[in-house]
Amino acid sequence: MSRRVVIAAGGTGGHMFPAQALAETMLARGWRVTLSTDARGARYAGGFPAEVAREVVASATPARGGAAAKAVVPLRVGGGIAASVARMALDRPAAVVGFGGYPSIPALVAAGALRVPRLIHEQNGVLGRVNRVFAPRVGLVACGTWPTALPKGARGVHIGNPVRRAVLEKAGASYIAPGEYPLEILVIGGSQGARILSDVVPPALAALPMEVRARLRVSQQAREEDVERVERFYRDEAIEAEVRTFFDDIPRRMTLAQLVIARAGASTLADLTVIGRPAILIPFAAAAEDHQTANAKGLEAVGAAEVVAEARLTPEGLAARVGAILTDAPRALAMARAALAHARPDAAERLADLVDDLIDGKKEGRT
Ligand SMILES: CC(=O)N[C@H]1[C@@H](OP(=O)(O)OP(=O)(O)OC[C@H]2O[C@@H](n3ccc(=O)[nH]c3=O)[C@H](O)[C@@H]2O)O[C@H](CO)[C@@H](O)[C@@H]1O
Repeated sequence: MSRRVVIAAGGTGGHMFPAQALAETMLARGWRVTLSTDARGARYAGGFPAEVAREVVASATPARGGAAAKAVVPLRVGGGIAASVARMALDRPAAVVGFGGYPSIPALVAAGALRVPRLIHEQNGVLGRVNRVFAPRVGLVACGTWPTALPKGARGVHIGNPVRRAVLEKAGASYIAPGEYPLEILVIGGSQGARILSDVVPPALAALPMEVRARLRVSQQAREEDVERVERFYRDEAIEAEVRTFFDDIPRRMTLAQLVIARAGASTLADLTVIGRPAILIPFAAAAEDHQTANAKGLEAVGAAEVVAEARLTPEGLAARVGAILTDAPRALAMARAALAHARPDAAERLADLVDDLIDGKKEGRT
């Protein structure tokens, strides 16, 4: 029977998308793949190939609420670990790869107990809470962003953030700089949408000079509760727009886009660079240790994006930036090229190589 890898991930889409990219790559290399996640993570697993086995573990996320709710968590986590150990004992995986998030805990602990080689991938320049605990224990941390602050005892290797196959298929797709034709704008707030983009982007686009605004075609992701008002605003302003809580065809929409306005989550930036599109980024200021600002500044530094701090975001200011890019084709093209030059399209293959190395014993992976 072919070798099996357990991919442990959960929480938001931010952990699940790179996990999906590795799953696709390991399948293509002839491995059997199991995704270990909780019920919430499973909601983001729709894009995983059907051949990936799913193992839903009890949620290890710390409970909000009273003492009773909190007291149950260790029991749930313990149960999840015991179940993981039992499954791995029956069908021993060759490796376990964690992508962060509480749902990755049971499989990583079980692998440690059974001495199955482990590896973790961290998407941001700052380790997430769960990855921080495992980093010194697993020995090797595959990093999506560089540099990444690592605790003592952990070794990091920069591989980039793996992007899904559907994104890779659009890698370097030719960019049509803004001109005298419809102007496609993609507005995305990460896997869960962002209220601030619903508040500020529509009035900013409405404030553009008429000759620009009349040609706009907007795809905007909005939170469920905001969809109707954003749709109504665009309709009243006669701006062509599609508003959805989540687009399943981001690679296609990003490829068409002349400009992307987005939050600065790690996979969003990885998609932007692999496809190669200019962006205005509005980092989520409350992200742990402000890692989205760090992510975004990396792209700004190479000339691929402009960064606007949440606190300074106004419709007028944003309109000026959008207008400047949409009326300056050479600049938009230079930004698109800079994004592409910063891409790491081979991240999933490199991560898969690390898994191979780990089990071949070429790299030290303490278990
Ligand atoms: C609020 C927050 O803390 N977010 C974190 C979360 O990001 P979050 O969960 O928002 O995810 P990312 O920005 O990393 O990835 C979002 C992914 O969803 C895709 N997409 C988006 C909208 C849509 O309609 N359809 C669609 O397919 C994007 O193209 C991208 O591939 O995890 C990331 C990785 O740890 C972090 O860098 C982020 O800071």
